Amino acid sequence: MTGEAAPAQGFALDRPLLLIGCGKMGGAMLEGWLARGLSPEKAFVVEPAGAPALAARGITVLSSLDEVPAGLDPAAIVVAVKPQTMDKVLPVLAGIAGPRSLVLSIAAGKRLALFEGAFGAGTPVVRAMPNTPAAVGRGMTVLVAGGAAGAMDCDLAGRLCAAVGEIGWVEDEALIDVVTALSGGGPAYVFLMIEVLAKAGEKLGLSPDLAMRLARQTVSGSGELARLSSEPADQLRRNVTSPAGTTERALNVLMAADGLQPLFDRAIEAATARSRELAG
Ligand SMILES: NC(=O)C1=CN([C@@H]2O[C@H](COP(=O)(O)OP(=O)(O)OC[C@H]3O[C@@H](n4cnc5c(N)ncnc54)[C@H](O)[C@@H]3O)[C@@H](O)[C@H]2O)C=CC1
Ligand SMILES: O=C(O)[C@@H]1CCC=N1
Repeated sequence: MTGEAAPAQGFALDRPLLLIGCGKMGGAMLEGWLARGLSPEKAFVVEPAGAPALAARGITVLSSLDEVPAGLDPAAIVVAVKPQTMDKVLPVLAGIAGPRSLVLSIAAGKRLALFEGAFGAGTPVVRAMPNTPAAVGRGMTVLVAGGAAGAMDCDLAGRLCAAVGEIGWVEDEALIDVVTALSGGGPAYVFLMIEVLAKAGEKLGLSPDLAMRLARQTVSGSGELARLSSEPADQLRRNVTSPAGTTERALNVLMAADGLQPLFDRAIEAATARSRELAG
């Protein structure tokens, strides 16, 4: 993977940005672009559920693709609807893209070829897989470029994603299924870790509130330490683990032959397989 720590740059776009679907991921990315200087009058959002708070900030919010002004000629169309909605959206979208519009899809599973087929083979398409920590500017997004995406298209796609965290690029599109399983869904596994840690503490007598507070702060504090420390993860783990101490006993369970690694192997394989299925 390349370009892991691309600097987030501003958005002095001369043409509009069109976001299709302003849910959890699309909404988080939009906030990142606005925070980086995208001017609200350049932002067009299609969101059937409405977004009055965005409209109040001067963003054009449309409830359907049919309302997109003719001749908008967006610099980029960011497709952030569910994969299952894609078949309905793509035929209409194809008529909205301008000849120079970048198409950036964040949908799980959906292949570059699907977009190139819908928009035309010469259309610059980039696929990206972000994650929800984007909502606090700490996302991880991996991108892959289609054949017609040139340097300027990749630069714009990279900037759109770097506005909400770190980015990296892969050349092999098949790897995006694994990325989807690991970092796309990864926040859910970490939040589950908070839940199960708290539940284990509760079972041993801690109040639910205290157990949850300890679990949440432990996971977020450890994440921050992992981010800021130059030590590798296994050394950070060893730093906690006193010989013949308490942590060692827990790790004997978690690192047993039937412990966390085989469990995560199965979980990530299952999610990777689902991403391949979603290709449709
Ligand atoms: N939630 C996550 O952690 C991640 C999601 N993704 C991908 O991002 C995409 C969006 O996922 P979420 O934001 O979680 O879903 P979401 O359900 O929060 O957002 C999707 C939005 O699309 C809107 N929508 C539905 N039909 C539409 C149409 N015809 N035109 C325009 N908008 C329409 C919905 O009203 C909704 O607000 C999915 O393809 C998903 O695979 C990618 C990485 C992480
Ligand atoms: O669960 C999903 O399908 C999406 C893709 C990665 C995270 N959420």
